Amino acid sequence: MAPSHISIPTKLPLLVVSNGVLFPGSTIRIPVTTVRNVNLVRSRLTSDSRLSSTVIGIVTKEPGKDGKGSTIHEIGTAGVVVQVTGTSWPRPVYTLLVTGLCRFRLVSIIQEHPYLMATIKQLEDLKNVDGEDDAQLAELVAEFKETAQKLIDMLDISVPGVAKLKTAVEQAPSQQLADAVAALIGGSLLERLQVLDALDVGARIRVTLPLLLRHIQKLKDIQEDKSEEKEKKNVQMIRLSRGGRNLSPMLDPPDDGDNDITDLAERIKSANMPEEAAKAANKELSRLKRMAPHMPEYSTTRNYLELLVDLPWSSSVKETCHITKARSDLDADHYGLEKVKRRVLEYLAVRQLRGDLKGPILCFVGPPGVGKTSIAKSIATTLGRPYHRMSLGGVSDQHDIRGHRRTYVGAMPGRVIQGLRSVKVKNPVMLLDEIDKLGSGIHGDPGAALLEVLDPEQNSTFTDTYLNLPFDLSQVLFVATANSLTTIPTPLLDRMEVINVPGYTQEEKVMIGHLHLLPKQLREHGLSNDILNMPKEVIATIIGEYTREAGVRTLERKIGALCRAVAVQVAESTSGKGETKTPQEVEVAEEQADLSGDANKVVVTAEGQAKEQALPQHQSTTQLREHLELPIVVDQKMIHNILGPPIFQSGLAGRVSVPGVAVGLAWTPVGGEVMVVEASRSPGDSGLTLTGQLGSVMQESAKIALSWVRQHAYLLQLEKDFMKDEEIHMHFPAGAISKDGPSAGVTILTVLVSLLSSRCVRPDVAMTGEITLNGVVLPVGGIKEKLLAAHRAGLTTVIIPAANKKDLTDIPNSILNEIEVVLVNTAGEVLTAAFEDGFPDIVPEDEAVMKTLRSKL
Ligand SMILES: Nc1ncnc2c1ncn2[C@@H]1O[C@H](COP(=O)(O)OP(=O)(O)OP(=O)(O)O)[C@@H](O)[C@H]1O
Repeated sequence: MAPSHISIPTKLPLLVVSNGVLFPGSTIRIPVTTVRNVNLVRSRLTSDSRLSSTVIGIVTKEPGKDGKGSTIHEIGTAGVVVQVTGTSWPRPVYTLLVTGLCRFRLVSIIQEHPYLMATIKQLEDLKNVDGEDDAQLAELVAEFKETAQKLIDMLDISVPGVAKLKTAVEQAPSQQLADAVAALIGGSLLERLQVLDALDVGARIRVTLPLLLRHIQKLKDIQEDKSEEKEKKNVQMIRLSRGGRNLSPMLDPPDDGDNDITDLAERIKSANMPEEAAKAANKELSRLKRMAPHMPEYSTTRNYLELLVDLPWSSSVKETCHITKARSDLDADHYGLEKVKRRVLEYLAVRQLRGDLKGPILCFVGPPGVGKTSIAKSIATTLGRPYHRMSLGGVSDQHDIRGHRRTYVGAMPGRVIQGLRSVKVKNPVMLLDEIDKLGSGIHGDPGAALLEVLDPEQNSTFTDTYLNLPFDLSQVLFVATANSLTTIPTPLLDRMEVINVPGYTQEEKVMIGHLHLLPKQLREHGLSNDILNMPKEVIATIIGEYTREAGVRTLERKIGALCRAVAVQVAESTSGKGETKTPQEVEVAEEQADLSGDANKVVVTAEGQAKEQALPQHQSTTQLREHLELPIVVDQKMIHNILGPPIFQSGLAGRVSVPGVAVGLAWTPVGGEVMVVEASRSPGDSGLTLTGQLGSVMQESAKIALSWVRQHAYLLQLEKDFMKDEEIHMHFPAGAISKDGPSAGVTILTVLVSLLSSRCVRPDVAMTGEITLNGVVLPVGGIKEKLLAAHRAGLTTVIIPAANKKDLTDIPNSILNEIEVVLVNTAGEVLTAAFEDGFPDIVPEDEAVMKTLRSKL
């Protein structure tokens, strides 16, 4: 019994196929590659599990009438998706198995994005259409079946497609007969569309019959061909035709899958690969040809081939390196950093003269926000090479660098190869950002993999595990950045030339803010100098009260916050005081701004926040002046209103005014820090206790300092038997952060002496230096950062080891003019400088120590 009439929805999402036709009653595989089609699969098929969502319209893209462009054929087939297979990497590629239900006519397209939707008119019923035929039709059907039988007799029935054709001819109702046969024997796109367009059953059979006859003729020709070899080839071709769909591939145009393969073959030819790679690509391509598109291996092989053809095997950009241009580019983007710029220019000049890339890899080391990344970018711009940033922070798997074996599920090439694929040239500037944050886990050491990438001797044949072919990396200019050298593996460090990028002084920050950050933020917020004026003193206040950093990143954020607030003020004044727009209004404003091509943009969102959107250009400054007093000058009050109360109070006021407290200077990967070290004494017998997550070197420094104090108790005029029934507790602030290193030696000593002698340390003094048992002060690292930190904190005297005198050449005069640097050789000299009246008895003792030491040298 025939089922009752079923209707398909009147609005259908459309899947556009470029070279195929789905006939009602037949099932085909459709590769989905275009963006709209992928969107359709994602939103209708992979995220929605309702049955109705699996009914889609399959329409064919055909060449435009005038031979230009393409149009969508107006008759399509509604189909139900019975299977979705595919992968989403490296780009989403799905394959759908779709069964045709009935024809429809497109009425109108109602949606273009994210995928096409159309209202349609159903042209056939879905019921079983085996009804009464008139006599003429019956005759036609009989003739058609007879011809089809002839074709079947000429073919090998063991081929599944032929068996399918036989079943269709014997069992399909007359209304479906032509569709079933047309689907199986193929034909050109035009011919297949003609069958689709034939709505009347008789007409459909009449259109299909010539195709059938032509097919038979072609087969006869093949069979008559006496050449044995050719015959063999033909038989083979018939057998190979996938699923029996294309029973004579010589006649049929390639379907979508084949199109894909032809396209890949073209791309392999034009990719200009080295011989070895081309060979591998062709081998993979022939494997792909033999695979059915629904096999999981099909998509992995295809992805691999896509990678091969996408890689820049031989495309490179011409380098433009003129030292004068390089100098002006670096100067234009960066204030100060003279030493760094000089070193970069030297490097570029040497490269230009030598004409090759075999040089050390530059590694910029310094605290965050000092412009390391931005210098690397400038190098790329100067050289006219594309720039690619590879963030290595947290990478702990060597496969991230070297790629996974292709046999793994979800295998990918490593980051280097992925980077080259995205920049599309083989000679980019590749920034290895945060190379000091490379981890090492159970999946091998990524540092070791990087060695291979960076070594000029090996990298011309770098073999990514996924790619499994050598790729020449010798043209890539690698530049690295790091916050600290201590965690960079030594072999890696060996291959790099380290350039220190120290923190900025207050003055430098003010100038960077004034010359670079403010103009950048104004631009980004659609403002200008005529609208917003931020004097240098204001920038200095922001630096002093809202930032504690070696770089300028927080400063940039704070300037950005002020610009945003001004943008709101401007936008409010032009759209009515205090008026905010609804999201719809914002959208309309955005659209209008888009239409008028406005570049300057400021819009207030419904929440009253300024968005970098539309400040219509016609709102010239003159017009704005009608509503506002311009320029808006940022002052202290405005800063406090917008940024809130000051976060940092300058100086260490009051903290150093009790005995047992001194200010030390520490170096951290994020710049120098001042550290107020405190100690207290209480009854007890546990000796010296240290807290603040200290490493063993620091613990030992404390013991050394205590021993020295014990030895010199008499000269220091300390009580006899001090610490007999009492214990000392010393604490280093920021207890959550672990600290280590010997440079706190002199601070610990000063704190102990201050506590035990009950004398206060001078409140304007900070210090750093390692101390030995004999009281000799040894040099330490990070002097520039430490002095900058002391200057930031408003301290005016800094005690440093005399052996660090050489480091003072790096310190800007502006700092040296404001800070008195005391160079010390011995513990006594430290104490003399740190306490108001010093310890006069200790100094002769010190001299004796120095004398003995000198005589031993
Ligand atoms: N000397 C300078 N002149 C002009 N702008 C600077 C200067 N130094 C830093 N900047 C600006 O400061 C911002 C932060 O710089 P960048 O991102 O290069 O810092 P970084 O040192 O790479 O930090 P991280 O270690 O966190 O990656 C950028 O906008 C940059 O342009």
